[in-house]
Amino acid sequence: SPRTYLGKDELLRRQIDPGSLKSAYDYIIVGGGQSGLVIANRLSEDTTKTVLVVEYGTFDNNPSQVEPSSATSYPPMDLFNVTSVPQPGIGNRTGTVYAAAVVGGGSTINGMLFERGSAEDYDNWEKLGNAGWGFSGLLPYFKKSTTFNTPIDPSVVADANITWDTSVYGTDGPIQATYPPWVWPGTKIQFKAFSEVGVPTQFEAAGGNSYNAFWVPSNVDANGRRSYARNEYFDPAQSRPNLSLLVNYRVNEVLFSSTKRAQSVTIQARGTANGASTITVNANTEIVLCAGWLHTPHILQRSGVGPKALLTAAGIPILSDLPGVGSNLQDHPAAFIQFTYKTDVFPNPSSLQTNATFAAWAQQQWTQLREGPLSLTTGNSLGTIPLTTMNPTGYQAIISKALAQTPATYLPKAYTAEQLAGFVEQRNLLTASYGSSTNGIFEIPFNGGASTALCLDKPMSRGTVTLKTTDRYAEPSVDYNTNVNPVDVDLTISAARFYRTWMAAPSMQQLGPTELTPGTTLTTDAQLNTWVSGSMSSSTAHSCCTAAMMPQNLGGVVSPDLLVYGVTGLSVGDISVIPLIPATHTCATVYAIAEKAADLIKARAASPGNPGSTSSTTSISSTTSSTTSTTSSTTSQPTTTKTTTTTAPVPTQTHWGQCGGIGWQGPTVCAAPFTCKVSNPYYSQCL
Ligand SMILES: Cc1cc2nc3c(=O)[nH]c(=O)nc-3n(C[C@H](O)[C@H](O)[C@H](O)COP(=O)(O)OP(=O)(O)OC[C@H]3O[C@@H](n4cnc5c(N)ncnc54)[C@H](O)[C@@H]3O)c2cc1C
Repeated sequence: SPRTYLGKDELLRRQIDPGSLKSAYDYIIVGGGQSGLVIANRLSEDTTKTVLVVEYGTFDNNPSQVEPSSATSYPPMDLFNVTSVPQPGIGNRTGTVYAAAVVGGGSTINGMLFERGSAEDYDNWEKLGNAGWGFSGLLPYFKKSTTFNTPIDPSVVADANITWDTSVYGTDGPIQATYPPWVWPGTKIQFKAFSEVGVPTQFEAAGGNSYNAFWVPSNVDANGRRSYARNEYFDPAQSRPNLSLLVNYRVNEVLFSSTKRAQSVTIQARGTANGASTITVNANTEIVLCAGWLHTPHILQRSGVGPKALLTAAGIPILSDLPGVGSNLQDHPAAFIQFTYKTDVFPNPSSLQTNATFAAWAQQQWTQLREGPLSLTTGNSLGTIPLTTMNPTGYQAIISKALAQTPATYLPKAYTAEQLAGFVEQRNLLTASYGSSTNGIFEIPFNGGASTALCLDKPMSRGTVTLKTTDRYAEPSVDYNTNVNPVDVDLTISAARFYRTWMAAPSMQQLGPTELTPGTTLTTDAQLNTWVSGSMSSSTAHSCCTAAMMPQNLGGVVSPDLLVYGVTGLSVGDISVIPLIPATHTCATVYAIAEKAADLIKARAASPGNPGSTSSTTSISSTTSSTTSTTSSTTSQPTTTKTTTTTAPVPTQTHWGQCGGIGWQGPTVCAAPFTCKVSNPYYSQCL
């Protein structure tokens, strides 16, 4: 296994001293985040090529950062400190902006929910003029980046009926994915309830079927530790003499030759006065921007590649008038819906807080065996529900409403005719997805709990990232425009009503679900509209699409070969290039994009006379969607009900069921020398 977890001293030795920077490298990668480290690894496989990565953040060497519990704690030191502008669509509230500032980027701090979008989502990218970027074009890169490992606890797998198809995963990809050895019992009831309201369970979602209900692995290794870009892509490559990583430095601008070829970057130490004391480093072959959705467009704008009016106002000479730079911002805004269970099963996610004995047992399981509830990251089960299922009688009206809108009404005022045309193409694809039974519109993450965030997977609203004209080095202005398009509100109301339907499913009644918010008295569209406005947040940390891969005459920024329009020698390899946000958590998709980007960069360098060539012209072409089969599976319900325990010896092994009986984990039989002792009517222990 290439996996390594290096000590602090070792890490410090590996960041190069700015004084030892060479004057030129073949490739300069801007941003040593998730995508940047993938591309750095692949490009430096060729020992004749020199690669420099410049990263604003530094190493997070806190041991807890690779533990599953880090999935829900995002250390402020690993994030940029940015807040959105007030959002009129959600009561003028501002929103947290999630942009990583650490070696490994988002992969170092994210929730480790390792999911892919549906085939239709990626096929839509291809339909937007990007040949080779449909699901069949990306699947080899999903596989190349990932290895699926058989879960370590077969009893959990069997009891919860977790299913997977190894053929859609790679066998020697760097990122390790598996199912942790724990499922909260209530999760099985929730899967069953989904099936009762028309949402079957997929056998495997990662092959293009990530709609309806399904299991999602975590990106963890066999020991339950975070598997991410730094330890899987950078650490194994760090000793290559041709690969250099400079941390705690910010790239300010890309500088161009008189023929508009990207030649060098200016960098400066983090924490020094903006724009002062810069160092210039040259690139012989190509500069690859991987600074993420927030800073890739910001760097482009600072470098003279962006909307003409904005650059003129900031006094920046225009190299390429690309209005799409910083536009097309999309995320998955989320509304928090709250229920409680009157007769919850035990244990449930709250038990860790409400039952000290259970919490102690969970801690002991994790510390001694790396098993139990603390092996969970953010969770492993999702409902990603088609609109046709959520709102079978109303979805057509929502589609008609979207198609009848004058596009400019709800888009940022600066949109040009090209951008409007590009949005219309996106809207055609989005509304087709709204009417599709094989594509999700709303995500309902579930994990045995009663409350959740309803995440809008296919928003119509579009936001912006804009350089501050008075201080180009200040953090850019972020405007998500959340829910500015009323279609997004209609979709959220559909999701809230569907959640109520799910909670009313027959199987769910054993839990006694009771609605807290929006509250049963809020039923009309107007009432629920008010709830949406007060409850929704702008981001689930999936921001993207701000340097979109689309034809230039549709407002695009990069071509399908990821080269920036209007200049040469400059490409983008991160999440910014996505044209339409897929209905998925974005980490696995970013690995696939970066792996593909590396192949494209290598191929053009190997093509004589064509290093970092001018981006090719693209046009819209329709493609055939790949189809994948759907397999349903049903789950049985656990028979436990809520109980509390006050005293219990530290268990060696716990079964959710009485001695000799059939419980949640199967027959309760203890391995010698232990014997089965009943601690309470619902679970037993081998002591
Ligand atoms: C808190 C959080 C939770 C998430 N949870 C999940 C999840 O559970 N599942 C999932 O699938 N996805 C999740 N995501 C999303 C996923 O991690 C991101 O989409 C992905 O990591 C983005 O990769 P990237 O390479 O585009 O950008 P990043 O990984 O953000 O990399 C950009 C890098 O560029 C650096 N940089 C920026 N500006 C400059 C500059 N001027 N000079 C030099 N360096 C610069 C930054 O420091 C950063 O390291 C989460 C993201 C976050 C932030």
